[in-house]
Amino acid sequence: MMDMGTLTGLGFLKMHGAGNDFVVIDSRGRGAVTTPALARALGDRNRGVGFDQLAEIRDSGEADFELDFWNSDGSRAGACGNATRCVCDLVMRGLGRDAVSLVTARGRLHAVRGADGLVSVNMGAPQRLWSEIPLAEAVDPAHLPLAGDPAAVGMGNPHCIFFVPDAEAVDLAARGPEIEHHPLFPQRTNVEFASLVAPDRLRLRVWERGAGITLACGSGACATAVAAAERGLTGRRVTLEMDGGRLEVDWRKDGVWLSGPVATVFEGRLSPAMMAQA
Ligand SMILES: N[C@H](CCC[C@H](N)C(=O)O)C(=O)O
Repeated sequence: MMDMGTLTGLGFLKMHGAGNDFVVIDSRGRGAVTTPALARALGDRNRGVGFDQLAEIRDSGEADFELDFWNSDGSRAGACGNATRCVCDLVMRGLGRDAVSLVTARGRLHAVRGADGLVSVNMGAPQRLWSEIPLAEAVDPAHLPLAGDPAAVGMGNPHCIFFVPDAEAVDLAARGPEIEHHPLFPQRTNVEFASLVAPDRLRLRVWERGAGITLACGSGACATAVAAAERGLTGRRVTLEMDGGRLEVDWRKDGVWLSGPVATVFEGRLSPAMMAQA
């Protein structure tokens, strides 16, 4: 029989939204525990648990909870739409409610559970100023001076969106890191390749800053929908077909709403040896 006595460490949940996967640590009622070193160690898919982002829940004085995001390379992310939806599902179930508010680096956000079971979050207004995104210099974010005429949009984190005839044909593993580290992006960037399927539908593949290729990306879906609507390619309500499933974006007056599925996969405990890497 396994010696469970050695596994007395920190509890966590594994969740995903359309295959964008997360470790969730609930630090309400105690101090935050995540460090860059712990995020890197846990994010290792061979030696740790593995995730695209780690989300840590904290107590909040002004909303139902606060949420911090970490990438698997140990860096911080200012926004993560899918982890926000997953954690809101968790907190709504815990509180027996269908609506919650939270505070992220972006500010106060609101989320609701729809009749269809999907969880939607208002990700706020898109950031369109070069200095907010941020870009390294004062160029037009709608048409960056890069080959392929990409657009930059901030959703609390930076995104660089390319519209291409066929997203499937893009060598994402090569183009992603090249753009992520381009000097135009002082804080690096998430990278999107989108192709138009219909006026309300885009095929989208994403290279995430600090995490690499992911099966879906909520803030990337929002940023892509904003860029597509601004270029007149789509309306303001769009379905994004990602590798791991479909996300819906509705750019309303009060902000960019992101909807999609959420799933809880398992709960576990970190061993003391793993925690010692924090
Ligand atoms: N998967 C996340 C985005 C993570 C963004 C992160 N890679 C960054 O450094 O900004 C989402 O659903 O929005």
